Amino acid sequence: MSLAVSHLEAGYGQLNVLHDVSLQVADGEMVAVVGANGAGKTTLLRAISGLIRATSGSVELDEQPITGKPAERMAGLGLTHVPENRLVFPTLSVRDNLTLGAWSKRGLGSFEQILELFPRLKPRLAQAAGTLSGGEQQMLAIGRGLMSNPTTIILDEPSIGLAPKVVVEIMAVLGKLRSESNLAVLLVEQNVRASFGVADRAIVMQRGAVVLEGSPAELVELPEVRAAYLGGSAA
Ligand SMILES: Nc1ncnc2c1ncn2[C@@H]1O[C@H](COP(=O)(O)OP(=O)(O)OP(=O)(O)O)[C@@H](O)[C@H]1O
Repeated sequence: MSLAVSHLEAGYGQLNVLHDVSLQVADGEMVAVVGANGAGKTTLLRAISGLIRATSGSVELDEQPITGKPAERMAGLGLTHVPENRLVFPTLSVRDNLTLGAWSKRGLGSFEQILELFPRLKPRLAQAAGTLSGGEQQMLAIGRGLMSNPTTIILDEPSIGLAPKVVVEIMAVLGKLRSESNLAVLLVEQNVRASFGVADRAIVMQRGAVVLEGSPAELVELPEVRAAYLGGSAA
């Protein structure tokens, strides 16, 4: 089991956001997490990657406890967190952004692999990252995270604000990483059609807790999932 979250509780100051959250992601598996605004999806990813402290419960990565370890150690342990806001260094070139992703001791210079996954970045290696399109910046943010050669990647809404065609492209790459590179992928994604189309399993969060879990095909049949995420229509 690449990622195992057990009975996790976390929040901000006196505010407890996550309530007894447990989930697992196996090697070569993609799990999608959906939920209304404020359900605690971002908080879950932050607690997994050590950006905020868990107040209770545990996180294991490749059978090793990582709870309470600082965020800056996670890449070295095999966990990559691609946060919501596409944090690229805007004035640095695409090449330098990618190189920076390989700083950890796990970084094995998988430059060629990244360019193969995201061929759009190839002709833009010398371009300043801040001048890339939104989709290209998201590809770069993911590519940079992959440079540390992770076993597990957690992503926060990579599709936000992107054209449908680019979303499809990014989802396809995540699916490929899961199947061909055996990565564990935990994908927080409001775009249910896109994420359910590629995920192996899905989790619905509500008010900081996991309320539903199943295959995407099972979940889209549930009236509450349809009503909340699919505009009441079939997927
Ligand atoms: N830095 C913070 N300080 C205090 N409260 C916060 C902070 N970040 C988030 N929260 C609160 O934690 C709760 C969960 O927020 P979170 O961002 O995890 O939800 P989310 O499911 O990711 O929502 P969205 O889909 O809107 O991004 C919300 O009530 C939010 O107001």
